[in-house]
Amino acid sequence: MRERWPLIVFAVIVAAIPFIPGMPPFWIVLLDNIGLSALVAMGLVLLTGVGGLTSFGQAAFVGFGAYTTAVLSANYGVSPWLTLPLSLLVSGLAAVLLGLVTVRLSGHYLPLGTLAWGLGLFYLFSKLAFLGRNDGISGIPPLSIGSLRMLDPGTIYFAIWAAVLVSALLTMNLLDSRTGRAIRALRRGHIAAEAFGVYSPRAKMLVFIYAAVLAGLSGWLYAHFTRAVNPTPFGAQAGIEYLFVAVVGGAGYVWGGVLGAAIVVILKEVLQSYLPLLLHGEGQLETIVFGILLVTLLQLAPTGLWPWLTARLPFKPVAKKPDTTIKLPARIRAASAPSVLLQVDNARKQFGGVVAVNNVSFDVQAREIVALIGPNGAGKSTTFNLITGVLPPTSGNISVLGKAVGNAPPQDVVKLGISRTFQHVKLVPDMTVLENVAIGAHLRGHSGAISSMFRLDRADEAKLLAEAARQIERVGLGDQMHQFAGSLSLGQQRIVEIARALCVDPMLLLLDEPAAGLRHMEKQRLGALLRELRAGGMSVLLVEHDMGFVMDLADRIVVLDFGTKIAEGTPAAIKTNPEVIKAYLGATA
Ligand SMILES: Nc1ncnc2c1ncn2[C@@H]1O[C@H](COP(=O)(O)OP(=O)(O)OP(=O)(O)O)[C@@H](O)[C@H]1O
Repeated sequence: MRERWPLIVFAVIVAAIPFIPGMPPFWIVLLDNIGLSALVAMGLVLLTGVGGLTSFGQAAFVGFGAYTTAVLSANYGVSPWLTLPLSLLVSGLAAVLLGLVTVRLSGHYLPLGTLAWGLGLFYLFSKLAFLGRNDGISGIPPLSIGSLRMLDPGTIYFAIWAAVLVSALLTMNLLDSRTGRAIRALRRGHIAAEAFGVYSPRAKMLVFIYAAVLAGLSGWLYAHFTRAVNPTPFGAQAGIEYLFVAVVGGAGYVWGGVLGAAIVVILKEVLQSYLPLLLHGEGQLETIVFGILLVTLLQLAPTGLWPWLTARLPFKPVAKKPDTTIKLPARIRAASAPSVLLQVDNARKQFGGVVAVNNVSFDVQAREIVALIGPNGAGKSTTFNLITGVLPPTSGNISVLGKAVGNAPPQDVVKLGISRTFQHVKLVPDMTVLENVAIGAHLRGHSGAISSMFRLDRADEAKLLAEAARQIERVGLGDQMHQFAGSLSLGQQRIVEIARALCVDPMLLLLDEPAAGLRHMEKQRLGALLRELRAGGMSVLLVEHDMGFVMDLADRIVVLDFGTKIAEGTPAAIKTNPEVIKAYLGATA
C-alpha cells in the first residue's frame, strides 16, 4: 500500500494557504485556475500517460460539464449541487459515444480523431441557440452551502482543491489495484494483457470515461467560478494546452498533472503580465516564449518534471513485501482429467501467400515437457499464437482437455488453464516486478474500478499480490520484487514472464525461448524449476534454440521446418534423425 502521508501534508498546506496573512487575492485566483486545470490533466495522466491514448479533445468534456450546469442552473433554476451528478453524467455519456468510435483507432489516427471531435464540438457549442451561441450563458448562480455563498475566488478555492485532492486520492487508489494494473499494461500493447484475461477495449473505455468525468467536474466548477460560460475555453487550443500540462508535469504521474498545471498556469500569467512591459507592448510574443520555454522544459525532463523531481528526493518510499501466507484458491482440476491436455490437429496459418504453419498436428500430455524446435521462421511462435488465441487458424482444430478452442480470444484461452511467455518480452518496464507478475493473477481476482477507488478491494488485492510474490520467490527473483521490470537484465525479464504465467495457476505453460539470454547457472535453475513444475502436475510446451537445454529437459520434441512438421520423438531419436540434422541441428552444431 502506498504511503498516504504526503497527500495529508499537501492537503494541510493547501487548506492553510488562504489564511496566510497578506496573501494577494490574485494568487488565490491563480491557484483556482491551477486546480481546475489539474483536474483535467489528472484525467489525461490516466488516459495518455498511463493508458497510452493521446487525446487533444479533453477541453470539449470540460465544456459538457460547464454547459450542463450553466443551462440547468442559470436557465431552469436547478440547484448547482443537483447539477453536479448531471454534469458528470453528461460528460461520461459523451465519452461513451465518442469513445465507441475513437478508442478503436490506433497510431496517429487516435490523436487526430480526438482533435477532430474537439474542433467539431467547439463549433457545436458556438452554434446551438440553447447554449447561447458565441455569447454563451451568463447569470450562473454561485455554489453555496447554507448561507455561505462561494462568490469570491477565496471561498470556491476550497471546493476546487477539495475536488483535486479527492480526485487524486481516488485516481491513485485506482492505479494501485487490479484494474489499475490492467490499465497500466495497455501502454505496452494489448497482447500481453489480453493473454492474462484483460479485456483491453473495456479497459480503454474505462479510462476514456474516467478522464472525461474529471474534465466534466472541472467544467462544473469552472462554470460556478466564472459564473458565465462561452465556447472559447472549450476549443481545440485549450485541448492541446491540457495535453501540454500533463506532459510537462509528467504524463504518467497523478501529481504530475497538478505540477504541470501549476507550471503552465503560472508561466502563462508571468509572461502575459511582464513580457509586454519588457518588450514595450509588442503583442503575442508571450505565446512564442511560452512555447520555447515548454519545449526547453521537455528537453530537460522528457518524461515530465514530476519524475525528474522525485528522483532527486533524498528519501524513497519503502515498499512492503506482501504477506505470502494469504492464499488464493487453486484451480479446480477434474479428478479424472483426460491425459491429453492439448491437441493440435492439422493447424494451418497463412499470411497471404506465406504458409507459416502448414497442417501441423501434435499433442501435449499431462505432466509432460514438449519442445517445439526448428530454424528461424519455421512457424514456432505462430503455432503458440494459434494455441493461445492471438491468431485465428486458417484451418484445423486446436482443443484443450477435449474441448475445441475454435476461434476463442486469448482471454478465453487463458481461462482454460493455458498461460504463456513471449519471444519478445512483454513486461511494463516502469512497473515493478511484483506489479507485472500480479497481472498474471488478473482472472483470479474480481475487484472492479469503483471498489478499487474506494479501497474496498484490499482483501482481494492482498491475495493477488501474495500469489505474485510467491511465484516471484519460486523463480528465484525475490530480491528484485520491488525493482522496475525494465531495470532487470533481459534474461531475468524472461524469468519474470514465467512467474507472471505461473500466477494463472496453469495446467499448461507455453514458454517462448525462456533460456535466451540466461547464463549457465540461470539455465540450470530454470531447468530445475521446469522439472519441479512437471513433478507438481503441470505440462510445459517450450520453444527453444538452446539444444543442450532442450535435449536435457524435454520428454518429447516436435520439429518444424518451413511451417511443416518434419519429425517428432524423444530427444535421443531427434538427435540422430537425418532430416532434423539436415534442416536444423547441423546448422546449430
Ligand atoms: N503477422 C505476420 N504476417 C506475415 N507473415 C508472418 C507474420 N507472422 C509470422 N509471419 C511469417 O511466418 C513465418 C513463421 O514465423 P514465426 O515467427 O512463427 O517463426 P519462428 O519459428 O517462431 O521463428 P523464430 O525462431 O525466428 O522466432 C515467417 O516466415 C514469418 O515471416
